Amino acid sequence: MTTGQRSVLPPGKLGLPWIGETMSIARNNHQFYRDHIAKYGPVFKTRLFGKNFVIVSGHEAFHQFATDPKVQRGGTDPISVEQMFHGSLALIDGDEHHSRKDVMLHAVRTDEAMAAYLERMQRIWGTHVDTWARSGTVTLRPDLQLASAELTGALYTGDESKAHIDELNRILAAMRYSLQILPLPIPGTPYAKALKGRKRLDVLLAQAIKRHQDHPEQYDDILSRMLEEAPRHGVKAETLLGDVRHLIFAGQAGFFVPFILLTMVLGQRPELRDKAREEVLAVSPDGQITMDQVARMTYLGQLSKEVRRHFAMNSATFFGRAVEDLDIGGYHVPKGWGMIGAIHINMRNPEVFDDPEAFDPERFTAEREAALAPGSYVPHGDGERNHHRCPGEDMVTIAIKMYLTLLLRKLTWTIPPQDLTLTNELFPLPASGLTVSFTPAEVKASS
Ligand code: HEM
Repeated sequence: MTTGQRSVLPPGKLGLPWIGETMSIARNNHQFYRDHIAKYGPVFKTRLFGKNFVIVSGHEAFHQFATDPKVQRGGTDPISVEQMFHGSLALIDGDEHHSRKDVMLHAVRTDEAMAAYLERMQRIWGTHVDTWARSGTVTLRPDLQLASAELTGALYTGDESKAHIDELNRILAAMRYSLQILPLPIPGTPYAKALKGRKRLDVLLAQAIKRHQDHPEQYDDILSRMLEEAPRHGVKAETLLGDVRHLIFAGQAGFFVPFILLTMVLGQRPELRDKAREEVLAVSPDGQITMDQVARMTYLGQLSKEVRRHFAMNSATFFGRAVEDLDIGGYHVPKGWGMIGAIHINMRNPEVFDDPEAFDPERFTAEREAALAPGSYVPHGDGERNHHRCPGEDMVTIAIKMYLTLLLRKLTWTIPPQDLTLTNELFPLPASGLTVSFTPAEVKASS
């Protein structure tokens, strides 16, 4: 394109008035992005939920989408996202977003904060691993979902009673499901139940905030850190509820999904598991896992990165919109159109990742990772930390390393025959729920 010459709209079809291609994305969210990019190329147009959108992939265009001030959040998300993430900073932009994001990052990203949570993370996941050692054969999904709900009690609400954890677990599952169905709030439907659950979660969180405010000396967790940090950024405590709900929601699937997928892959690929175990036994053979040990587990870090690249977790970013006319990937986006970054498919680009369908942690050796262009590896989005990039990125890496350490110190495992087809869910997982046969690991005595 020469300077001053206006580029054209991207290829693609807008479909019927209002409905456009909404049914297609609702039927299979991940397939929608895959099929459209195969047909139209990395940047295409569509119409969803009554709005025109440009969908962006390809590392340069993705990076521009995430960093260009002409792309802002808010006003284009589907109703289900607006209702489940009501009051979350993911749906706003500008100074208020950045201040609230700074408050969040203080509680989930600093080393000091993370170090304070390690013992609780280890206690919860370690207890589950010990149970598996006794049971032998276990279906992991329900167990790991519960473990993530337990972590919510331990790191946010300060209530670890069984009744509270079970309630959190039910509400979070209903909310997750609501994002993959049509949002019909007819009484009795799964969507209506999810909305009711979200409102109940808000009551539980308001109570937790009050408890933390009344007795700050009793808590050292994510919520207490956010409440303490908020006034330094001019953020009012009452605006934290939507952000805390978002953290809790993301923090449940954000842990159990990569844990299940990695347990499956390491069960299928003993050579990767042996290499991981070697590192665990060299760096952290027993006792409390520390931040220093976590930093030294480089191979586990590679596994944690590849699981987020290889498997479809988030198909897309939250939805944005062009606040001015802009050009991206050689195409024009008119002011007011919606814009979406296509996350998963962007990381299956053969021009960036050799043999992208293969699970290969060697892609993330320090040298090879450093050679990746901005916008290439984007499981958590892209851009500045206090913009819309996921604040949980480092916490997920730490969590995966801890989970694998606890598992590999004690156990080895096989995956018996079962249906491992990945489900058509928001975050696809093996249809069987992943049944695993555990046996004690034979740890070679060091000479
Ligand atoms: C495998 C795990 C996870 C993945 C793949 C993931 C991915 C993402 C992605 C793609 C976004 C959207 C970025 C955008 O819209 O541009 C996001 C946003 C977000 N994530 Fe995560 N996430 C994970 C775990 C977590 C965890 C554990 C937490 C909480 C501790 C978390 C909290 C959030 C929040 C609060 C946002 C909204 C950020 C904003 O808009 O400023 N995520 N995440």
